[in-house]
Amino acid sequence: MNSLDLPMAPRETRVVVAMSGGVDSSVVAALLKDQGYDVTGVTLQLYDHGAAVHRKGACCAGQDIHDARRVADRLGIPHYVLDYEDRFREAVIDRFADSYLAGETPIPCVECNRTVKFADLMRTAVDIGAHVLATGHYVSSRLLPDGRRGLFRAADPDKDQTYFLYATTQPQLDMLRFPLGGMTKTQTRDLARHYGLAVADKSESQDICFVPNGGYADLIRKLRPEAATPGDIVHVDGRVLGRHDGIIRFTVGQRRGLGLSGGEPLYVVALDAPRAQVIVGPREALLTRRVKLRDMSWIGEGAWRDLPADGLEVAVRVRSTRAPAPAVLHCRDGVAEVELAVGEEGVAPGQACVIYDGAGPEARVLGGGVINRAPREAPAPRLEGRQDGRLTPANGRLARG
Ligand SMILES: Nc1ncnc2c1ncn2[C@@H]1O[C@H](COP(=O)(O)OP(=O)(O)OP(=O)(O)O)[C@@H](O)[C@H]1O
Repeated sequence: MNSLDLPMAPRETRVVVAMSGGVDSSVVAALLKDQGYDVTGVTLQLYDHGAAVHRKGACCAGQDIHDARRVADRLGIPHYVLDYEDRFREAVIDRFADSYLAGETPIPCVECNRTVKFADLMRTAVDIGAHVLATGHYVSSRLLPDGRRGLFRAADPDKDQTYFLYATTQPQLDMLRFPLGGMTKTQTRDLARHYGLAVADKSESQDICFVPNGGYADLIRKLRPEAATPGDIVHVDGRVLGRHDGIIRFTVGQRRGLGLSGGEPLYVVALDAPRAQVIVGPREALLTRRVKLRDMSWIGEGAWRDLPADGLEVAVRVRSTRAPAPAVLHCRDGVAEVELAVGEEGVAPGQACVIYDGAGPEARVLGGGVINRAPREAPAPRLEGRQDGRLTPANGRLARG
């Protein structure tokens, strides 16, 4: 077996490296080339790079393509740039806008990994005869006793990106490799210097790549003018407390900027898109114990629909910034539902609930789904007909991965 768990010599193993122009994927290309693999770099142009050049933190844009090309030149490997702008707009940006408009908090990086990177790019890799598609994600994949590959948290818990990769399918996992899963970022940068890569000190991308400086509300208003529909700010007890100029400006857990004066401290606890209402309430109203999931992915043993009647003990993350927490996963009437051992605040529809086999540092990903509905524990809403309990993240920041 070679270091990529394949039964042939490295030079006979064709590897496509997904090169973003950042330090991580550049090091992957350098490492694999150094180990003797037949490496080809592919960079996807994902959106209008003219608009994004010079924007700090933007990936997949003009400067990054240039950086990827320079790294490939330095390593002496073939490098292709593929125009995936239309595909990215339709599969990632449009879905992001629609989901936001529906009062959800989507994670475009999950969609991008699932569709563009691991479906489309993988097809391209197969077309050019690759055995492996390697990326710079900080996750680990290892062979399981039954011969399948499993997806595990990265050795560096601060860098771990499993939250964004839970929707990877088993066939994709079988072809993917993540050579940085066992490394820290410092080690990666050291390797970049060792290989003389110009990107060794390139800064980390922080924002979602197509959302300049976190200004997602402006982007969504541009894409969907109806996003500026004004509406009421309503207390969970039914009182109308004020007006707002569009629900996309609000996130669950938000306390500031509500424009409400005096009285008890109030938080945004839900967004009711059909009624254009921002629902506010006391902090206790943010608490959630049960989470229903849709669009389930499963790479654990068996099928999630065949879970035992009393459920499966797992650990879950309902936000990228939280550590896995104990929970029980049930399948009830064909719907996956997670019961958290300890209630969490600000569970947001549209975010992912990622399911692990334990809460340990190198836990294995079993699957996950999109958070569909988060009934709030207390106090019971007295708002007529509002049952959906839509929640968005407390910190108002969008996760990227
Ligand atoms: N535009 C792209 N073209 C090809 N591959 C990409 C592109 N964007 C991201 N990737 C792949 O997905 C991985 C994770 O992407 P992410 O956006 O999280 O980048 P990152 O963690 O900043 O890594 P890097 O330092 O390589 O940019 C990258 O390491 C790379 O392998």
